[in-house]
This record gives sequence, C-alpha cells and structure tokens, in this order.
Amino acid sequence: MSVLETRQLTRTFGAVVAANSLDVTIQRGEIVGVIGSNGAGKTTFINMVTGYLPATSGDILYEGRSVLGMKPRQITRLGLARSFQVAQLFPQLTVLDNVLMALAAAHEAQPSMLRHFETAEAVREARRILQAFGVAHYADSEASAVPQGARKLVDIAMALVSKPRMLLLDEPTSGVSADEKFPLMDAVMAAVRQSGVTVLFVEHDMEVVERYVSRILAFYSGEIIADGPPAAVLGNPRVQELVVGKRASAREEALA
Ligand SMILES: Nc1ncnc2c1ncn2[C@@H]1O[C@H](COP(=O)(O)OP(=O)(O)OP(=O)(O)O)[C@@H](O)[C@H]1O
Repeated sequence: MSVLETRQLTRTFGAVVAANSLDVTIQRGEIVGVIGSNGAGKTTFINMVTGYLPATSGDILYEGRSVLGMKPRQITRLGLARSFQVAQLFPQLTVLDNVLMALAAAHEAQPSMLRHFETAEAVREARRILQAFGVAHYADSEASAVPQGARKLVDIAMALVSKPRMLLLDEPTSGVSADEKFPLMDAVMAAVRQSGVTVLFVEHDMEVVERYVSRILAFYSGEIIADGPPAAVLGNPRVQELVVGKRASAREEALA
C-alpha cells in the first residue's frame, strides 16, 4: 500500500491554479525531492497534504485513508509530520525545553501536564533525539542563540519525536550557509534512515536534491512536468528549460 496518494488534487486562488489535478503516489521508504521555480505550487501541495490549506477539489489519502478536511493536528496524530521553511522554535526556551514541548505535544498533553514531561526519562529521550541529530551540545542554549543550521535541525528533530511514518520538509536548507547545508542534510538523512520514515522535501538547491533523493517531482505552474529518478528528471529538457534554467537565471539576476 502507498503511504501517500493524491487524486486530482486541485487548489485555485481566484484565477490562479496553484495545483492542477495532481495525482501523486509515494511508496513507503521513498526519499522524494520536490523542485520547481517560484510560484510553481510546491508549498501549496505540502500545505494541502498536511491540512494547513483546504483543497478546492480532489482527495488526499494517507495510508489508504482520506485526510481531506482534517486539521493539521489530526493529520500529525495519524503519523504525517512536517517542518516549515522557517524553524518553528520557541526562541526564549532552551533547545532541550523545545524538544520536551514537542514530546509533550506528541503525547497530546494539556499545558497543565507539561511538567510531567520534565521527568528524567523524558529528558533522557530528548537528549537522545538531539544526539541523533548531532546538536546535543546546544541542549542548554536558548533557541534564539543557536546558529540557523542547528535551529533547522532541532526543528526537524521536533517533527520526528511523534515517530511519524511520513515527514514533509519545506526547504530544509533555506537560509543555511553553503558550508552548513551538506552537514545538515547528512544529519537529517542519518536520523531518517534510522527511523525508516518516508520523506518528501521541497528543495531549491539542485546539488542537495541530486545527492539525497531517490526520486524527483518537478512542479511547474501547478502541474507535475516530470517524475522519476534524479538523473532522468534533471536531464529532462522541459525541466532544464522551466525549472533548472529559471532558477539559474533568477540567481544571475539577483547577483547582477
Ligand atoms: N494565499 C494565497 N493567496 C493567493 N495566491 C496564492 C496564495 N498562496 C499561493 N498563491 C499562488 O499560488 C501559486 C503557487 O504558490 P506556491 O507558494 O505554492 O509556490 P511555490 O512553488 O511554493 O513557490 P516558492 O518556491 O516561491 O515558495 C503562486 O502563483 C502563488 O502566487
């Protein structure tokens, strides 16, 4: 059985068709990269699948069950977690306390019960998670004082504490320096392999995509114009013209 399946999934914003009848099937254990130029519909797709944006029409099946119309929390509880383009940490709390909060949320604790998640066992589990992501040395630092790459890792670690079976990452390397991006992705992938979670991530950096994924979905103007192994998709002339080329020229313009 597939982990995720969308059927004719569509979202419009007025006259803009941000997702046009998307049929996507993701199998267990796949690591899938989603690429596309600005405005191609990547975030719209992730937001619909995770319940942050209602679909205009179509269906979304997670492990064979429709999650259409469910709230983000309900979808997370079913085992489909996500991280955001900007790390969603409580800046004044320490990194350890952020992970403890995520552990409490994963157990659906009420605020009055949060104290129960500061047990020696919970702290040990939180430290183990930080260790798995290579950021244990930041455990007692305030989240706002931690470098961007490490903050992103903590954010992704927090998405994994609920032990999801599928993880959606929106631009894990955005805002991260060139030096940090491969160590960050190595740490994420090591943790992902350990947990066996299926991953789909949006990524603008083709070097990152090529290195870490087994399959690419290329979006353009709300449609998927190519779907397959990295070499085939990145070598596809339409992808080169409409996705890779556009990104390269946008970068050149920005540098000019
Ligand atoms: N809330 C909204 N209201 C109106 N239009 C929207 C809204 N969200 C997205 N759109 C439009 O839908 C289209 C797809 O946008 P989306 O953000 O999904 O693209 P993207 O591929 O994630 O782009 P980026 O790489 O810039 O994040 C764009 O034309 C965008 O302007």
